[in-house]
Amino acid sequence: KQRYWQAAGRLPLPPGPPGRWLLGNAMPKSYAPFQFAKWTEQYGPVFSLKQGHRIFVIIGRHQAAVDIMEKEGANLADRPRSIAVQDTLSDGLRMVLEGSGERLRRLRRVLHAGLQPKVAETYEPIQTRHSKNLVLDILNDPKNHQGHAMRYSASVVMSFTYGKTTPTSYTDPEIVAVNRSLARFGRAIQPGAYLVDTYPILRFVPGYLSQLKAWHQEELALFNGQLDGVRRQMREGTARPSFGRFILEHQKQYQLEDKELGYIAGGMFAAGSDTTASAITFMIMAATIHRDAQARVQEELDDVVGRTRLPTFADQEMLPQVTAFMLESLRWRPVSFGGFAHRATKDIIWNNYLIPAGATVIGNHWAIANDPEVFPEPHKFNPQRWIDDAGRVRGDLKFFTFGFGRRVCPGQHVANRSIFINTALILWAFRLSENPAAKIDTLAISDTATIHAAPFEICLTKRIDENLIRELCAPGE
Ligand code: HEM
Repeated sequence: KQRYWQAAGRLPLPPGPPGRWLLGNAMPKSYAPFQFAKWTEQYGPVFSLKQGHRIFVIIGRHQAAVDIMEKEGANLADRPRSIAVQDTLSDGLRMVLEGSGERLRRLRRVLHAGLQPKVAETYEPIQTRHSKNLVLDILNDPKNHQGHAMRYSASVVMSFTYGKTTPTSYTDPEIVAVNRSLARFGRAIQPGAYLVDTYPILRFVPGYLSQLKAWHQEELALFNGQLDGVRRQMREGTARPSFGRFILEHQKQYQLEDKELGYIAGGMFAAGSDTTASAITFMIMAATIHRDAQARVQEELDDVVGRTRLPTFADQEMLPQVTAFMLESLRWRPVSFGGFAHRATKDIIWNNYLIPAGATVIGNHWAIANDPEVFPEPHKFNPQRWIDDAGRVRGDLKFFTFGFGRRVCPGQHVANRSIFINTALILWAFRLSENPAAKIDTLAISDTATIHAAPFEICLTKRIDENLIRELCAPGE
């Protein structure tokens, strides 16, 4: 406290657009990350906004993100408090909104254990199987390629979370139910959706929160029901390796309460399905538009893999161009467009500005991805920026696709594997191109936390004999 007042007396907040007296700044009504990127150009790498007594600090440049989000990570592990979504709709159980403290550490520990590289590796056969399936789906019905990517992602999450073996469709009743609960979450989390987060006293108004409470009960039953399936299989000795099985087997070791288990596993779908599908679709879009960059990947695939067998995870070391293509896709259209809000738990001083304890701090992925100092000609899709002089993937360059510091995405090793194998398989099988009569607007995206491309068309030329594709991608191969 002392330090805050002392520092606050001396140091100003980062600069920012002028606000109205008392009310402060109006937040952009739509596509906030675009507007924030403009303010970064105008006010510098770190700017601030005020709303009532709340302070927002937005980071829009790579070095500032390293200095603040990474180096001060211990003081930014917290999330802004959410009465509507976290306390009520989720009964405090949603990990992504959990504040810093002992419980977060416990949850992060178990997620790390269940999703770290060595464990993520064990999910590779699941990803390969569903990726082959995706190739066949695209071959049979290229028009619906975005739907196929969603189905791939849903199937993979359901397999590694609950050990499910059959493909998952968006019309499956449990997926309909999960998506319903996700949509409620997505709406409720919109700033301003629930006045109670601005006026906490409203929580005592009878009935005010009853709808959210009812939805929580529904969600809880759904998530618990799904995990019960794994419990049953464990009793019967038929459970496959899965994240659900992992947390059940290690419940004691990681001191997990019964009521936490369902949400830990249930959160996987929310965090891992939409995001992965979006990343795959932007990779497909990037290839469709950038024929030369795509050709470079295919040359490498021809050299290293040839045209008579499918690429595999074991080839990745030898396929730097595939990796560079995927890294550039993730930078070019960052899936988590505006980044997730963190909260400062201590004063942070940066370049003689004060980021006070209590401020909401956001790393704007879109602006950071377009930092011209780190990514020259940032609007250009150029996978070669990720390749060093020896032709290897650069170890010194990083984009924060998966967020920052202590809240960095624990699913990144699983996600990266999904994007790698799909980039390799799809570009191995097909040459993608744009239909000149249906030009793609690559910035037509949804205004959501995880962005999605508006529907777009792809033209497909088979690089490999169709019969061979079908044979190699057949189930059971
Ligand atoms: C391309 C795919 C993905 C992207 C771009 C992505 C991105 C992110 C980002 C930006 C965050 C917030 C980081 C921050 O607060 O700074 C996050 C959190 C999280 N992600 Fe991912 N993610 C992806 C896939 C996955 C997958 C496959 C899983 C699960 C297997 C997963 C599980 C989580 C969880 C549980 C959190 C919450 C962590 C916390 O709040 O401490 N994500 N992810």
